[in-house]
Amino acid sequence: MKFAKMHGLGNNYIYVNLWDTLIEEKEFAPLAVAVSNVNTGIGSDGMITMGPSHIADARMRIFNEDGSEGENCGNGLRCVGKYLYEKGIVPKERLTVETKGGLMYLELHLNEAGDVVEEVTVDMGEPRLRREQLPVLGGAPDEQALLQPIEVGGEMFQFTGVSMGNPHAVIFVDDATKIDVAGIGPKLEHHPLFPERVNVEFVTAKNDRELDFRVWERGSGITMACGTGACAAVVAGVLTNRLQRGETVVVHLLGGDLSIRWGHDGHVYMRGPAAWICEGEWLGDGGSKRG
Ligand SMILES: N[C@H](CCC[C@H](N)C(=O)O)C(=O)O
Repeated sequence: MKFAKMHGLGNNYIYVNLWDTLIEEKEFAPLAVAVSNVNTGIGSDGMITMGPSHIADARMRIFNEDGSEGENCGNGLRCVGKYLYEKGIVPKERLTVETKGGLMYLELHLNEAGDVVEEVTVDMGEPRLRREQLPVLGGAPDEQALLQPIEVGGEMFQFTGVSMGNPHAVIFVDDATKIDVAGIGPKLEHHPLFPERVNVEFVTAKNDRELDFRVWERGSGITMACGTGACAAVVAGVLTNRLQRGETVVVHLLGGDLSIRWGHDGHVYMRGPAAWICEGEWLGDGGSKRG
């Protein structure tokens, strides 16, 4: 099976082109686990499939390192846009991608020659804020989880629940760059308040235009960046009066910066880079399929 490895600010995935490759859907999850393994596979934060859609230019699905499927992937969408344009599959500067979390609208920003996608802006749609939309327990299902208390390992935190199609628990802390993400993250990911687990973001508002950001991702653990998480963090920042609706916010992730704006139209816009790492052939179980 041919694959491409790409990253958005270091959040890297193995990209599989389903126009070229016939794989049964039941294979996606185990394949994601296999290719993600850095010792016996290729090594990545997960796997992303790209293929035909009845309602959009393409359909994207994202599988975490543990084989679980996420409903959306911001860094992945930017790489998908770059892949589809530069491979000539969807030679358009504006395109739509169907995800489990909804229809995403991409705008590609090209180099002078018009043959390389340097950055991508994605309209990530409206955030979903009702508990039942994450899902998260601990209060009225049709209300927001706004600064909701949660106890983890004897410590109390407050999270704000935001879904970008996938669930996020955003926690504002004094210094996100110093938080024990590996210690606290998994306990929150698997906390009983989150029936489908959760992505966990630790965020510090440096001012009303900049966030420091660290993430523990559902199904993948610490990653260098999380696009949907950055969107969730800005929405939570506005909801908790740390940020202004309609203003562009720079989110400083481990892997670099994303520009995020929760527009007055209700949609969240994300702008950032996408990059190739390599292309190759997956030989599967020890290469017995060689030749
Ligand atoms: N890294 C991705 C999010 C993956 C989400 C996945 N971990 C989930 O289970 O929701 C991003 O750039 O948005």
